[in-house]
Amino acid sequence: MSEPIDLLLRPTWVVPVIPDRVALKGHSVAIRDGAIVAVLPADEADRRFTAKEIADLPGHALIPGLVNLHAHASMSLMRGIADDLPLMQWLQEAIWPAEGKHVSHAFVRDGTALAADEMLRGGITTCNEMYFHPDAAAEAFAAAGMRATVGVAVLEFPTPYAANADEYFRKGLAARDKWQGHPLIRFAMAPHAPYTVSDDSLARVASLAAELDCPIHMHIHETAHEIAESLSQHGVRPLARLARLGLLGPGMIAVHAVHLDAAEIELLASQGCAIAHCPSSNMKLASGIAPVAAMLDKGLTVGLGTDGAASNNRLDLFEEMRQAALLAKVSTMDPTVVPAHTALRMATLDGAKALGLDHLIGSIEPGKRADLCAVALDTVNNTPCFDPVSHLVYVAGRESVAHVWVDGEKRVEKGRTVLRNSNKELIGIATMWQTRLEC
Ligand SMILES: CSC[C@H]1O[C@@H](n2cnc3c(O)ncnc32)[C@H](O)[C@@H]1O
Ligand SMILES: [Zn+2]
Repeated sequence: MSEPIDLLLRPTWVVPVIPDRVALKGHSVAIRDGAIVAVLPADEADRRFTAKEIADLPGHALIPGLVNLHAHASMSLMRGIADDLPLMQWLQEAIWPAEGKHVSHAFVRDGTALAADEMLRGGITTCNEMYFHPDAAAEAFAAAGMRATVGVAVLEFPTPYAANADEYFRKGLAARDKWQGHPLIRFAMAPHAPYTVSDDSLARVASLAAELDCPIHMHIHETAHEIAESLSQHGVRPLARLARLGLLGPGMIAVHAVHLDAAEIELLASQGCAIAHCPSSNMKLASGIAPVAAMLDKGLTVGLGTDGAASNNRLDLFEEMRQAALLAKVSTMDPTVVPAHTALRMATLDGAKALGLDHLIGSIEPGKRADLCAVALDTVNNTPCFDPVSHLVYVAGRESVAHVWVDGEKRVEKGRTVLRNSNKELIGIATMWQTRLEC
């Protein structure tokens, strides 16, 4: 008797990520109720299962959906407003004034919808998000059918969203309560950075994260200026201050972590922290180069993030995989560091681990949710293909993403998102916001 399933995917290669360094040729993936039931040779699958739907994917590599470990999705509405500046000038002279004028629930909902569309089309199925109006971001991610961990943003300074830290906590936690139990949406604590959050608020973040059992998502050691300022204001480097306040631990996702000495890498590793490496943002803002090879050497979990579209300016994890691999090599003068399979693992399983979601996503294994991405490698540029993982990282861009599923539901078909009404509608919304920002 054959077993009923919802969907059988028959790609040329399955790149499961677990086991590591494997590309299974001529295998199928069976999916029922949004979960992966089996990964097995295609002929066995044909005998064992009766599928409601079969997708033949010749020339495609099936990979886990990509995990964007650091984003500010709705900043897509500010893409290109301030290029070619260092971080603090970019924030203080361009971004914070624009946010102070324009950011609202509608801005975040529309901007996140725009970003979710770009991310899904690029194979990203999960986003670790940090921005104002987390309720609006959750609304847009859920409507797009995308998985997200949305941050309870905490800053000390007033914005149109919140007047003070208390109000950031109150509004963020209310959003978390509202979305509890949603299959795709989770919450994290998201204190912005050591230089914008007080000791009292940071201690409150640590205790809430422990109580709610959620990650802490924070920009840490992004620039040399941040370290110098902390030394002059607090007498210690930011990480030492965070350690003293109880923020370091397995739930900590340290974004950027560009300026670390050897002892700090050891400290982060010994505390089980994870890193969100954002190579394009670090290069564009000239923040520096994160010591990724040394981090991996010490066993740190390092995922990949795009950061926002106002500093990257793309939400493209294929680009970040390639940049992460190249930057690690040139900064160490060692071409063996961050090989292609490591870059792919960083963009999938390691991001999932950092979010505490690796029991659900990050690899193609029975029991995990079916967050999957089919990449067409049957193009001229990708032929011949001796190793699909090499092409995924070094050749194929996000334009090669053909189909994407989240929780077993098709979200992208032949390169187009299926839930969005039309590109025209999204372009209309983005153009309306451009007119407002130009005023
Ligand atoms: C708490 S809402 C997020 C806040 O962060 C700002 N932001 C965007 N990118 C960066 C970055 O690379 N470093 C520091 N801060 C960043 C964003 O504009 C919001 O104000
Ligand atoms: Zn950021």
